[in-house]
Amino acid sequence: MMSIKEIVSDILTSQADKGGVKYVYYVACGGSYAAFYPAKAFLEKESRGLTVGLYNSGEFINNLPSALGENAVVIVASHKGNTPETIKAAELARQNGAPVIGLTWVMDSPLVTHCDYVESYTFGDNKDIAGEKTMKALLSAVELLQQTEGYVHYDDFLDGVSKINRIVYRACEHVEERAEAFAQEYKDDKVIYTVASGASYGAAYLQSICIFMEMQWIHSACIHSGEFFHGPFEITDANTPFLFQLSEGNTRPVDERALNFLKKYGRRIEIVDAKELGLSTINTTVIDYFNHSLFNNVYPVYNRALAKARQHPLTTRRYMWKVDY
Ligand SMILES: O=P(O)(O)OC[C@H]1O[C@](O)(CO)[C@@H](O)[C@@H]1O
Repeated sequence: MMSIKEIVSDILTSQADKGGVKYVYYVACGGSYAAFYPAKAFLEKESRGLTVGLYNSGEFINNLPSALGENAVVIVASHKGNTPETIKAAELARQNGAPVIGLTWVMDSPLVTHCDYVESYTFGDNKDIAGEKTMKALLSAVELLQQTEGYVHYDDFLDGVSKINRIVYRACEHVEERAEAFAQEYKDDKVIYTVASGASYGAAYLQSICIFMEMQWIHSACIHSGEFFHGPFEITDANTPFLFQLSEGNTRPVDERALNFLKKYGRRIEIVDAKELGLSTINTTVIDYFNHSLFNNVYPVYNRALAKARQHPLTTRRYMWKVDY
């Protein structure tokens, strides 16, 4: 299997005499969509010449970007490789002349037949965090930048990749006790909001839609901490629970402003703080992009405890994969 670095190099070579790569589109659903958030945030912030888009697959196939063509690269992700709208997205991207990279766990799925390049990733207990879906997607963004216009913090980024596994597993151990307390405190709540900002917003979004709503049937919404004062803060009271994701990096002040308000007027706030969980050993030049992997792998410690306390296994579904939709 080619590395992401080799895939990007191959694509840039093949598209060179067609005008090169100018657009990067990340397309997926649910947890896979959320996993693309750091890659999108990275290119938005770091690139001068590449235009990036992040799309839900259903939206993408019904409203294709006008620039979709041979100057675009499309990266799709589907864990099982059988989400119909993501398969269709890969098919349409290819028909429009864009090289397609597919990230998937199931290497012989329907999705892979519509991809030019297929990349698997690590998954499950004891996985290497540096090889997980989010990191592979992020690497595609980093390599696209490095191999087109150059990325001044490339070495810092690779250094971060080499550190993230150890940071995550230490953090998981660190939160074990408080995850149990969280589960006891919130097991009977009907709603839990998540709050976040920056490149790791997708981790809080995933926690809301794929865990609290999908896997625990708890009402939830993911609130951007910068948007908190523009509507959501009106529901703040002593009873409403918030899972607050406090990132390390450029958008931390945005989180802190919302958190300061919540501490004053709210009471039931579970703070997951990347700084306290040891992310700061990664260079400040690139730290923003590693928050997602930290949060997204620490939350399962909370989620397992919550599922146990509620006697609602994380695998329970009412509709998903059971009825037509
Ligand atoms: O296309 P994928 O990644 O297999 O996703 C399938 C499902 O898995 C989830 O990401 C999590 O269960 C859902 O949101 C989604 O519908």
